[in-house]
Amino acid sequence: MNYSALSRSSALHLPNLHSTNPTRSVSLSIRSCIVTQNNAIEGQNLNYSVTTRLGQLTPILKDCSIRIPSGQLWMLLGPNGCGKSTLLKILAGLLNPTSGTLYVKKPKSFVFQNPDHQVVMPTVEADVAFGLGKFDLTLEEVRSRVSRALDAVGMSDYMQRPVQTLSGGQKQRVAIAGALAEACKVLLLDELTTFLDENDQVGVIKAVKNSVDSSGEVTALWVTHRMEELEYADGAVYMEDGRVVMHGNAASIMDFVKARQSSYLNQLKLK
Ligand SMILES: Nc1ncnc2c1ncn2[C@@H]1O[C@H](COP(=O)(O)OP(=O)(O)OP(=O)(O)O)[C@@H](O)[C@H]1O
Repeated sequence: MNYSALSRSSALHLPNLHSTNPTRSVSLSIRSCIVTQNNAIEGQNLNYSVTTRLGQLTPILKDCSIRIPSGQLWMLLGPNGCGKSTLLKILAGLLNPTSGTLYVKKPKSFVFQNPDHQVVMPTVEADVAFGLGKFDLTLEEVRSRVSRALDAVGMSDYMQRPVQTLSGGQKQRVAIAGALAEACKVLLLDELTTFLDENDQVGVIKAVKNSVDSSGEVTALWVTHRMEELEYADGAVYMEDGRVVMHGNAASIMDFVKARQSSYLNQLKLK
């Protein structure tokens, strides 16, 4: 099952102007942005701040701009605490930016890090079909959507398996299949491989890549710490200290991060 359950029309998304986040004290200044049609995600100058218990306004995201072309798999990388998850939650509509402009194609789905939070129904088939209840579909249509979605993530042979017998990565793939069955256009994936062993990691990333490539309509943004996952990406965004530092093809981001790491190591040697 996918938990995103975000709204489903494919229109311009404007964040809710009436924030429910009690930590925010800054008035919102959100305007619609001019959307380039071939981008599934387009955010400009996104800022997000929180107010600490001592009443101090703390910026978490600083003027982040991001553009993800439709039908591609992009990765969002950066050191711990740089703001990746916060940016992803803003794109998902789970948090409202303090200011900036944002468009994300819909339907969009957010898949969480912990595989045990992803699946709730007794069998794989029931779990993938779970979200389809809100559509007016015949049984045949439900079966066909479930079967295509499980095929895309390489889980067709597991249709009748009890979910508690699946590995963490298999549960993640079932969650992604749930999103695909609902005709999700944007997958927002938050460090899915953190709790997985190497085999499971590769299974999940390949499933996402295949879902993106085989449909031509699905776009995925994958938050990760793992540089080796960049080889599957069409492009990547690198963040540091709440800012988007670099935005481009996977190879150039890889070179940039390696250069950053070696300069950091050299600094340590000099100390
Ligand atoms: N509600 C909040 N109140 C205070 N600080 C917050 C809040 N939300 C996020 N932060 C801080 O903002 C920074 C960015 O957090 P975020 O989880 O987005 O980073 P991240 O890059 O995803 O980190 P990681 O890779 O470790 O998961 C961190 O320093 C975090 O402690």
